Order: sequence, then C-alpha cells, then structure tokens
Amino acid sequence: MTSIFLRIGHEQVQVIVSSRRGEARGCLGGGRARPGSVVTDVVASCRVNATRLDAGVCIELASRRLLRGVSIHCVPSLAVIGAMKCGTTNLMLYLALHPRLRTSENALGWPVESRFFSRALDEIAAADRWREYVSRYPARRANELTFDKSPNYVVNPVVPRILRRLAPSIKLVMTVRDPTRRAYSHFQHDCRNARIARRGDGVVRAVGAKRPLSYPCEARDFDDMVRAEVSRATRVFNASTPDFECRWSSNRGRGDSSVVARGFYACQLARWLDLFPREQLLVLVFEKFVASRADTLAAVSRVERFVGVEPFDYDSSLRVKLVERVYAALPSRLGAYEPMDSRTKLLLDHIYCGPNAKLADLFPDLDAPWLCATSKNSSASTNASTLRRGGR
Ligand SMILES: Nc1ncnc2c1ncn2[C@@H]1O[C@H](COP(=O)(O)OS(=O)(=O)O)[C@@H](OP(=O)(O)O)[C@H]1O
Repeated sequence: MTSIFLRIGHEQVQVIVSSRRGEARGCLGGGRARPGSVVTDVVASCRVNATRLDAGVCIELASRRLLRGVSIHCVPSLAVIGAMKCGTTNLMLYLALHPRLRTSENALGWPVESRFFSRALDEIAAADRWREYVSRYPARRANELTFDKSPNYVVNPVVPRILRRLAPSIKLVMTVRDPTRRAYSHFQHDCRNARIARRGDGVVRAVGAKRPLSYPCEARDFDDMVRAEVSRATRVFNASTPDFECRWSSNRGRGDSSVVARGFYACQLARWLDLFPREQLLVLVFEKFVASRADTLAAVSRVERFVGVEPFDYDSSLRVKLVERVYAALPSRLGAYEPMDSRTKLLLDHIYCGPNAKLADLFPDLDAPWLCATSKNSSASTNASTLRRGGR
C-alpha cells in the first residue's frame, strides 16, 4: 500500500492507494480541518475521517442532483439540541431566513428538523455516517454556516459524544420552558400524532398505539399518563438516590412515555457540559423569548452573535411575513386543548422543583419564573415519598 499527499483546496489530503484492490482512498492529513475550509472529496471512496472534521468544515461532494457536478456541504456550526416543545421551531424558522445560515430542507426548500442522530445508540457507528449527515446541509457558498435543529438530541446520552467527535467546536443552543407546561404540550403533540392510547388497565401510553385517542386528548388522560410514568420510574429506579431523575431521564426503554423525564434539563445538560466548554452552550428561556415579537427577535440576535454571523434585518426578508403568518395560524389549525388539571400541575411542579433548582445552580444567570429557589433551599431531588404516593 502506498500513500501520496496532495494539496487540494485549503487542505493537504492524504490519498492511500491500495495496490491489492487498486482503489484510491483519501483522508485528511495531520490534524482537523479548519472551520470555513473546503475539503475536496477527491474520489468517491475518499476516507475523510470523522475525527478530522469540525464544525463549519465544508466538503465538496459529488452532487446527486447535478449531473457530474459537485455541491458544497458543511458540518453544522450550530445545533439547536432541544428541548422539545420549547419554541425550537420558531427559532429555526427565523435563523433559516438569515442569508448566511442554512439548515436541512424538504423538497420545497422549507426548513426541517434533521434528527439524524436522535436514535443513535453507538457513537462510532453514528459518526462514521458523517458523509450522509453532512450531505443534509448544503451551502450555496462556502461562507454560509449550517445549523442542525433536532430537539431530541438533548435527551440521548450518545449524541453529545457523536458531536464531540464530529464537530468539537460546534455551538449548542438549548431552549428551556416550564417543564410542567412542556410536558403537557409534549403529551398533546403525541396525541396529535396518534401516539396516545388507553389500555385495558386504564393506563395511557405513548408508543405503538393501535387505537389512539382522538386529538385533543383530555386533561385526565394526561393525569393518568403522568402518574403511570411516575409510578414506573419509582419502581425501576431508586427514588431516594440523588441521581434518580438523571437515571430516569436517560432511560431509553422502548414503549415508555417520557413526557415527565424530558423536563429534567439539568441532568441532560450536565452530560453536554462534560464534553463541551460552557462557552459553547447558550441556554434560552422560552417564556422570555416568546413574550413578544421583539423578544423573539432579540433571542434570534443572541444566537446570531453566538454563532458569529452579522445581524440580519428580518423585516427586510420577503419570507418573514409568510413564516409568521403560517406560524400564527398553526394553533387554530391544530386545535386548542383544554387546560391541564390543577392536581396534575401540582404533582409536576413538585416533581420538578428539585431538578429546576439544579438547573438554576448550573446556570446562575438563567432568569425564569418557574425556576425554584437554589437547591440549598429546596429538596435537592424529587421527593421520594410524594412519588411513591403518586402525588396524591
Ligand atoms: N411565539 C410563540 N408564542 C407562544 N408559544 C409559542 C411561540 N412559539 C412557539 N410556541 C409554542 O412552543 C411549542 C412548540 O415548540 P417547538 O417548536 O420546540 O416544538 S417541537 O419540539 O419542534 O415539536 C408550542 O407549544 P404548545 O402550544 O403549548 O403546544 C408552541 O405553541
């Protein structure tokens, strides 16, 4: 086997020629490619290794659309990692209007979630699919940055490791919302997607629903589902241990609802902070960012600064009115749902008080009305006896 070095674009590419099978394989020479550089993928089997890539590195790949042409695909510079039902779509729609930002798109050119790694179980196998991943993020020009919006990433313990491998300097955005309200929104989202059913024993579950309840689901269905999730978690995990919510939250059992577990933000974010410097993570509070259009635009500006693109006047975009009109019309199209039962709210508020206090400790600058006092003043974790009683 011989290897030769070529300088292609900005990078030195090592091409390994295997004499036995006569194939040429190329990979990046020494170190990671610099963000903003374009790496030419010399031959179809060029082995650019995931551990040599980084956020913002662009690769020229043979285009599937253009005959014999190439298109530029960039490793995302930003990932909106969650949380689900915390305004991530709104954020994505604005960012996608920015002339220097692009995300994955559907056939009509409308921005869509990628969720590429959402179900990943193995970090190395997933990172090895980098070419497929990157090809979801086309750029018109090399100075465009791409971003991934996948609100499920934050809950999968494998995804921080994949992104650390593939894009160590990626910027991460997390939006957080009162977890009690988030849980109810999540439940109605699952109901809308026919994932809620009532089993013979009266328990409402979220997956594999054969005879789904019709949308909107009732507040008492939500109450049942919450209590079922709580009682299962207390049976399976030890509610009196300090990392109870973290184990509950990283449980990836099939067929289980996780509407409650998804709200344990501190546990989820701690896993990302183990692998990424804090400066690479921006946490936005949903209630503040949706308070008014001006607040939404201010949050979008924060993200622009964070990712390093110049401010954009969204009112100058012809599509902004369309995006806002479509988004404003959604609630009436989807149908409103009844308010949550006050007993369910009480139980959830109680469950989340300790975890919310942990979030406040982890991010002292976060200012949200639902954040409880610091963990020194509140129960540091969910109160085990209340859980055993199912909050009744
Ligand atoms: N501007 C504004 N004002 C008020 N509420 C807003 C706004 N933008 C998003 N939302 C609410 O956020 C919920 C959807 O969040 P996501 O886009 O993150 O959902 S998803 O995870 O992508 O499905 C969903 O919450 P619920 O209505 O409670 O279900 C949206 O209504």
